[in-house]
Amino acid sequence: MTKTYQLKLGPLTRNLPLIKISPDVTIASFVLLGDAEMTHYAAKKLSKLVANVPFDYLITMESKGIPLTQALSWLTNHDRYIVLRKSVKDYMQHPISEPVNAITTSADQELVLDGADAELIKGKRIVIVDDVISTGGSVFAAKALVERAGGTVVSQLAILAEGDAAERDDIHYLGKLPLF
Ligand SMILES: Nc1ncnc2[nH]cnc12
Repeated sequence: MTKTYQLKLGPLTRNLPLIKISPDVTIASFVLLGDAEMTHYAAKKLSKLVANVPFDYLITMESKGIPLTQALSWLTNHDRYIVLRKSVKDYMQHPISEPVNAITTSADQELVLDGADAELIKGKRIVIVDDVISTGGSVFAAKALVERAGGTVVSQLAILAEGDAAERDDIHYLGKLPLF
């Protein structure tokens, strides 16, 4: 049987499978996609963390952050949010991209901001949202894209901070996740 790590977040408990992702790193795999209860709970909690932070747009990265950001955007009365993609799409106009190092992806990755979204971001206050912040590679790339587009990052939010990310004082999160 797969070993698990028990995550408790407020009233919710999840048994996360332990997955070896490299010879010396095993993660407790937290897959938010499909978990409507956790998504809704976390969005409510995160909305309280930004209650006193004026911002214009939430931004997230494909794909696990999307339902969370949809819920959080709606709860905070923001009709539109921005999704960074993992590849350039044919419909994008003047996309800009940044390389990413993510703990769960061995191949080189990038994050892409559509030029149309870059226009929206210009001069605006942006909150970055992710499900798990681990090495911080995705958030770092997202911040770089926001700044290249002329926006300002006013807060960085996640449900979980994994490993050393829990020591960071520039992110807000609801719970910690160990590495094994
Ligand atoms: N423990 C984890 N579960 C799911 N996605 C992750 N991304 C980084 N760490 C993760």
